[in-house]
Amino acid sequence: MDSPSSPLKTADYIVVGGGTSGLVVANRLSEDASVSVLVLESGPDRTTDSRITDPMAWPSLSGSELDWQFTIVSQEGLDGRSQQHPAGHVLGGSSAINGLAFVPPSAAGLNAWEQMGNPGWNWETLSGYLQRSFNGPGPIRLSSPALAQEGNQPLIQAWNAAFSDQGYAHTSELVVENPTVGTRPYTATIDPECARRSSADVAYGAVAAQRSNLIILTAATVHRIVFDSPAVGGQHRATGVWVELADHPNPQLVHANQEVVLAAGVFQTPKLLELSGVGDPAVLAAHNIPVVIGNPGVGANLQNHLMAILPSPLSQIPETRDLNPGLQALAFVRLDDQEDLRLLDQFLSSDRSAASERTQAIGSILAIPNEASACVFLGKMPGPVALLVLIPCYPLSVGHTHIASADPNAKPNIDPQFFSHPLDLELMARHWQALQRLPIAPSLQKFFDRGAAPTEASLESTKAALRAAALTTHHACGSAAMLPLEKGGVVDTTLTVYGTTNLRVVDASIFPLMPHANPMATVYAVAERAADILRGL
Ligand SMILES: Cc1cc2nc3c(=O)[nH]c(=O)nc-3n(C[C@H](O)[C@H](O)[C@H](O)COP(=O)(O)OP(=O)(O)OC[C@H]3O[C@@H](n4cnc5c(N)ncnc54)[C@H](O)[C@@H]3O)c2cc1C
Repeated sequence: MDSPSSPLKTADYIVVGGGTSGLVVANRLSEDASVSVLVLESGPDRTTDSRITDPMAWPSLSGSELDWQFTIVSQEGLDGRSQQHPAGHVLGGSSAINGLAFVPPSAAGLNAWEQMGNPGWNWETLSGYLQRSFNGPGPIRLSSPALAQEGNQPLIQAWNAAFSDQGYAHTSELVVENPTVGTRPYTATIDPECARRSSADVAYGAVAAQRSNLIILTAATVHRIVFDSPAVGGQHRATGVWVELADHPNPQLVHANQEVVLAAGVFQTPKLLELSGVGDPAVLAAHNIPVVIGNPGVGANLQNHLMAILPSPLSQIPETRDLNPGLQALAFVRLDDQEDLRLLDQFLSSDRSAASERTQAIGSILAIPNEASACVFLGKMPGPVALLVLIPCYPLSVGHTHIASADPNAKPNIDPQFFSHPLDLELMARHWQALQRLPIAPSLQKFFDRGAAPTEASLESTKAALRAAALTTHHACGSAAMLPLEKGGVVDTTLTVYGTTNLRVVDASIFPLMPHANPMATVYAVAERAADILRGL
């Protein structure tokens, strides 16, 4: 999977980005032996690198040479803090460097995609595609590593009991339609047979690379998309891409006979569109890029989760002696006494009809009593410390990512505008207060060293603490959203970029609304469906 000495000139399908979604689509397209598929991946092939294959080594990959090392601009809502946002710069993309948590989306969360103006994009369709991606029908291998270790059982059972005492059921099912709230096992992209990471490169990429009709070029960085000129009937046709190859001094033009498929990730798919003249005319003008298709939706609609982490010292008791480091369990929760509903009324009722599709969709999801408003993870550190991690499910704040320069090698300006919607902080602060009480729940209290437990702060101090300490997750999505054009969409329901006949987007950029937790499972489901759409199935 390396750069050949003479560059390719043409392929039926050019897939830009050999990451999570790109390799799914390339694999499925190349099942048809009559078409040729070329994957252009900017990063190297490190499929056997132990930092990638060892599930516990993933934190060492952020900030490494296999990370694009993006930076989020200073966030007013986070006391002016800026933060790092990693993304995989390697074959397999972010699936090769991520935290491995595999959390299916919720039914209501996906049904909202349809309600927002995307007929046929709902739980019924996408849950089938999700099931197609793993454990048998699909090549991704999943396991529940914490459950496999006897020493973890006492804490996991106590965790489930603590939430059961609050009325939350436990399910051992992975793909659950209803209810979303409750506890479930922690599931990871770890092959149970070899205990190695199961990412898009080893699962989808390696199989596809055996086929003679597919070529994966690494160290191949696409600079921009080329369109037919003039447009026919107002529709542009993507005819190829300019790509920089490691062993060639000048960018090469590769011709696409059928389609150009963008899978460069949530920051670089909009970047490539903008560099190619597809985007907000004001953004393009600032960098002297001629407008091919004016669309202010490109790079807008950027969504991401925030998280807050509570380190909790563990008691030195027999039940904590054999705990293994790593994530142990998770729970989807709401606030006590219908507080979620009261806050929704307070913060959304006045402007509900005038609110964006996304705000209305989130309001409708959170109004369902069985839908979670936050996800809580339990993790164990190498020492006698557990981590309680809080991630509110559906942030209302929305930001943007745009090019900072016309230089294809420059990083984009990423601004998620965290806490710009006041409801986000209100909900998160109350969930954070509830999380701080978790270690003293009757079934859990013997596991935690209560001497070190923080005393509960007022709501206002809790908000201030979150502004000072909340962290970005790496769940960004939505920057080339599938929505009607007049509602800020960049692609239609066939994932075709508006104003083009054959330029598609298949990565996390197309999510109109972010999933309730970690997005990788949804990325696989969408990419599986994208491949069928491209194949006309
Ligand atoms: C550190 C980290 C931890 C995470 N943890 C989790 C987790 O535990 N669970 C979960 O569900 N999600 C997690 N995520 C998020 C999840 O991994 C991503 O949402 C998902 O993998 C994105 O898939 P994608 O196809 O959209 O993009 P990617 O997988 O990032 O693929 C984009 C690919 O395009 C390539 N590329 C970019 N620009 C170009 C160009 N110009 N030319 C050629 N190639 C290009 C990139 O190198 C990359 O390989 C995490 C992400 C990170 C970064």
